[in-house]
Amino acid sequence: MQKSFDMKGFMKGIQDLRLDCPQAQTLETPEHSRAAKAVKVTLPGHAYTSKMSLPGLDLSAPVETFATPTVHELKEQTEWRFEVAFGTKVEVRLLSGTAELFGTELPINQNYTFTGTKAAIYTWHGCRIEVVGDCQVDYIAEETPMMIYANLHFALENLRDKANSEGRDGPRVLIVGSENAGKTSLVKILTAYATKVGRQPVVVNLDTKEGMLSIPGTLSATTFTSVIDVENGWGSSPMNGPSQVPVKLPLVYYMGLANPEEKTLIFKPVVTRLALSVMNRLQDDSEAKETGVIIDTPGIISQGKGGYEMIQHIVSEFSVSAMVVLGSERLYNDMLRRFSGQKTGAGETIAVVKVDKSGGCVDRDEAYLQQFRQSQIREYFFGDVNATLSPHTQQIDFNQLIIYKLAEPIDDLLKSLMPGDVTEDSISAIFNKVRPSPQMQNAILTIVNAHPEDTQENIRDASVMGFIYIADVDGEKNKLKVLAPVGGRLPNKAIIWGSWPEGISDLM
Ligand SMILES: Nc1ncnc2c1ncn2[C@@H]1O[C@H](COP(=O)(O)OP(=O)(O)OP(=O)(O)O)[C@@H](O)[C@H]1O
Repeated sequence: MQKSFDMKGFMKGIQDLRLDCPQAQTLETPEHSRAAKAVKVTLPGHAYTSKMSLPGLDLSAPVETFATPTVHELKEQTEWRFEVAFGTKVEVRLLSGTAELFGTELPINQNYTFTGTKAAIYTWHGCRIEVVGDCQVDYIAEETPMMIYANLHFALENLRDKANSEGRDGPRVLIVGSENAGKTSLVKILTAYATKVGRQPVVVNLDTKEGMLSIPGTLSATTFTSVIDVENGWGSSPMNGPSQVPVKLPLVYYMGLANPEEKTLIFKPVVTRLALSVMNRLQDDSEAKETGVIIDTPGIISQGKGGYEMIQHIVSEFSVSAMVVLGSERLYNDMLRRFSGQKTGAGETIAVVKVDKSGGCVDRDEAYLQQFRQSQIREYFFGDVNATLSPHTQQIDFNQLIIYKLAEPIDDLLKSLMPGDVTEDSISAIFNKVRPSPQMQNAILTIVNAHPEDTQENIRDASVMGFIYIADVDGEKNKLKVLAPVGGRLPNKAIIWGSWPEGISDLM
């Protein structure tokens, strides 16, 4: 699919919009006011079964009828926003024109099936899309910040060219903003636009609420050389299969917490470890070095003091050279005060820019987010509609596994009693070695690339090999029933039990 992408057409398409964006700091004003008329047309097709009364007989019998696809006609620079519940499927097909989902181009006449999705299909030049199935919400939006995002992409391209000509690394871009501000969506758009013009960005996910090519609870990085999966987004594991999207191999570290502020003793060193690997990768891979890095962050760190320290840490570890603030004026000013004009290790001046939040961003409630996490975990073990995996269950003796449980954060009372020069990090343990117990039932455990008796620091800093699910704990026989993505003996490695993602009771 990527091979058939028409790069010239894409460049021309975007240039036709007369973008001129010499520097990241001088982004163009969007042409938001463009009016667009949405026309809804319905067509017959697609069989489904429903109940109908038969006249005269007063019987109800299932009769085959036809679902009516809806055709939306989108004017140029508008988007169709839609939400599909978990357990419901909606099929979408591009009939004519050009369209993209978070920057990834949709080919004409290909069916995409969405479930548990909140997203938008945007068109630069106008298009017709056919939709089959019931969305929870759907509408056509005339005002979008896509022009600003495209300008941001071109500003980054300028920085990449400049860095290239000066023999430096491409820009390391940090995206910050409050929760649901659209950070991940913007990272996807910038990644998709970069790969469309032949770049290979290294994408870093520091948001443990949502996994990138991994399950939630992890931090990961991968080089994107091809398109992002339209239906699954980042995806929860690097799967081989009959997919149009080539497999991507991420580097994954485990944090086991939803909120990095809960335990800086984990988050900061793991960020440092990941940053080191990413910066080494840039030195080994000239294409990635030219393109640079795009970093997604958790919304919680954009909310104030403790979080700003995390931002500071990320900026210094990844040698961030451009910061994009999504939406919030206050955060933008705070970031300007802290970072604007500061120099990176390589002597570049850090640029701080603010871009508009999309009106399409949806506040996701806890119930939705929990279903989303569970679907990522399910996909990790069982695959998706395109690739079904066959995970294996096995019985294991308690003493075959060495398990480290993430130590609980110190409570506020104890914190308040600590003398000034003693920090939480300096007195608390990272892990406690534990024996399997009934509380472990339904938990997701993480196998890391470290010897089971290695130091706590080495275990924390080790990359992730994979995850297992504890389906049952038999305290009488001292046995665990374990689900693993592949068969065979579990490796003799350290295993971590974190508090995130939470256990799932009905995985099997
Ligand atoms: N233009 C849009 N139209 C429809 N839905 C959108 C649009 N942009 C973003 N969304 C959806 O809104 C939700 C929030 O967006 P996103 O995940 O990008 O925000 P975030 O800032 O990364 O959130 P968090 O801080 O929780 O990680 C997501 O479900 C996303 O798919």
